[in-house]
Amino acid sequence: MTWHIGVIGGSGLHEGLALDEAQSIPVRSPFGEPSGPVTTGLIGGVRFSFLARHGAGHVLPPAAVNYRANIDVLKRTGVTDVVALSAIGSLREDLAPGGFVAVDQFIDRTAGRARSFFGEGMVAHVSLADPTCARLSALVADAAESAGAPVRRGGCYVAIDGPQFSTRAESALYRAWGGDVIGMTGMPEARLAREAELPYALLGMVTDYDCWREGEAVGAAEVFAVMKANAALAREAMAGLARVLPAQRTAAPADTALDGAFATAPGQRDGRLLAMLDGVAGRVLRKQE
Ligand SMILES: CSC[C@H]1O[C@H](OP(=O)(O)O)[C@H](O)[C@@H]1O
Ligand SMILES: Nc1ncnc2[nH]cnc12
Repeated sequence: MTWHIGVIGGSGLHEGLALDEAQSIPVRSPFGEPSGPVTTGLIGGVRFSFLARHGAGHVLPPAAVNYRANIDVLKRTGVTDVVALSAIGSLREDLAPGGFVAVDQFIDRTAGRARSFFGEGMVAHVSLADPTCARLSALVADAAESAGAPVRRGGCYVAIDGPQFSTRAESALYRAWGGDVIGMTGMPEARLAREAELPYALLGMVTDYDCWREGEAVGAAEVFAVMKANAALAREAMAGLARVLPAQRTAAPADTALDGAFATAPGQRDGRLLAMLDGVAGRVLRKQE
């Protein structure tokens, strides 16, 4: 199997990647409007498809991003693995702005965002114990290191709704919970990638120390300035990823996340929802026909 890497670019990374033979493809989703068109092309012969998470010109706040449509269109584009690039705040002294973190755990504090492709008439439960793909995360970390970035392998990401940054009391609480970094978009993105059987890695770029340090408080201007300085490094990391990927893609645990996950009896399933799931759950649904 060949690799096809889907890259979701966050704050400061909306201009996309340097892709050979780039083509913009408007992919439609039954889950609504994605953040924008998918741009597909090649890096070093490997196929990459890019989607700007907040839309061109950063028009969508974190809570208004249609995470389901974004994951669904990447799946329909034929993506095999998803790399999320995000600005993150640091909850730890040793994770300094300018560094990268390959996140491996999440605490989800978001509410009111559509967090599953499944629902009434088609109930499914996937495992989220290990929400990121260890293989993909290691490759992404290798690539970021080869681009010259300091990289922390592993870290717990606290996802908040925003759009405001946290209070000092919240920031202290997240540290006490074991959070290492904080952001507004990693969830439900990671959950949905798992439901769509897409291995997911989140490469976070530390832009600030949030507000837990005395006398310091993060502001958007600071985040954007650090992201601007680091955007080239993130793009270089994706070029590096094309170089470190093994020639052939072997199976990853997330590829079969839906095996045994459906609870609703075949005769009780909602036909309309089933039709919408042809992209994300097509592999399993076709087997059951
Ligand atoms: C402008 S700071 C807050 C904003 O930046 C991050 O976005 P993304 O994860 O898409 O890079 C953070 O999660 C917030 O949405
Ligand atoms: N401190 C912070 N809190 C939430 N999201 C962020 N994105 C970048 N820095 C952040």
